[in-house]
Amino acid sequence: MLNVETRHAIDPETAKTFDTEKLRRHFHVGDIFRSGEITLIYTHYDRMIVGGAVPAGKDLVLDEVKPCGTPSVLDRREMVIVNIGDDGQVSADADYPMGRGDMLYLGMGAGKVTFSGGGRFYILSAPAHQTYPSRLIKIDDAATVDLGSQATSNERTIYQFVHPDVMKSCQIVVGMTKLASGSIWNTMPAHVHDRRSEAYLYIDLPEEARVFHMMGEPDETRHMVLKNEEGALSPSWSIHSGAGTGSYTFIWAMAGDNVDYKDVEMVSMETLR
Ligand SMILES: O=C[C@H](O)[C@@H](O)CC(=O)C(=O)O
Ligand SMILES: [Zn+2]
Repeated sequence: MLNVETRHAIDPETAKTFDTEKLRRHFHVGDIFRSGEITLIYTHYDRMIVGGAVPAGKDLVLDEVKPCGTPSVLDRREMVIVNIGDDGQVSADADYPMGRGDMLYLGMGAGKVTFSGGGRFYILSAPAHQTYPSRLIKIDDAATVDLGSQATSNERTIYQFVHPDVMKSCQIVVGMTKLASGSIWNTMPAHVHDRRSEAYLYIDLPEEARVFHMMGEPDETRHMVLKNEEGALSPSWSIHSGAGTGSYTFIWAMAGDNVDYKDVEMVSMETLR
């Protein structure tokens, strides 16, 4: 079964007026990992798709996605799949066995995508202009950046999987950030990047834990309270940062005008409101 929801792009003037319920309706990503189903959110933020597939022992096939307007989803798109569950397999242009934490890049034209096994697959996709080779990337293949410190509760390692230092993609850039034990803050100091939209998915949170995800223009911030396997859409004008009730991991993904991870505007603490 395939569920597809469309999210239109919201401008910052409108977002300012949102209460919690509206903020979540537009920016919250939840309930995408449904047993035996594929659930996609087609966003108008750089036309990024975020979603989940949980085959639960059966085969789940992703082929036509109506809002894309092509016979098959990868006809004019690239895709990144992250397994956040047990061992599973993804088949497209080849068969890819995937353990927990593995990422798979599928290039434009890789064909329909079949999910199987015990995996919980997080799906990301953006329009593509050429075919780059599909590739299974393990955490040991990722480029790493260590940031923050224990003293400021933001010690973390950024694992860049689909990133120019590791492999080529058209516009999608994806990685995973792991917080050191006792550290709770991600992406603080905060930043924005008008060239790219971003999506976050928080994982490795115990049942009772929550992340206060910060968003909004730097001088007009809002927050959403998220639990395990929930996430947030981050428009180009928004900060994307979070503080957890404990440490956690999150998967970040960007698409837009460039793939330059460092092309960000840092936000000074003075600017934050
Ligand atoms: O533009 C980059 C993305 O927001 C994230 O990679 C940031 C992040 O993982 C972090 O600072 O913890
Ligand atoms: Zn960012």
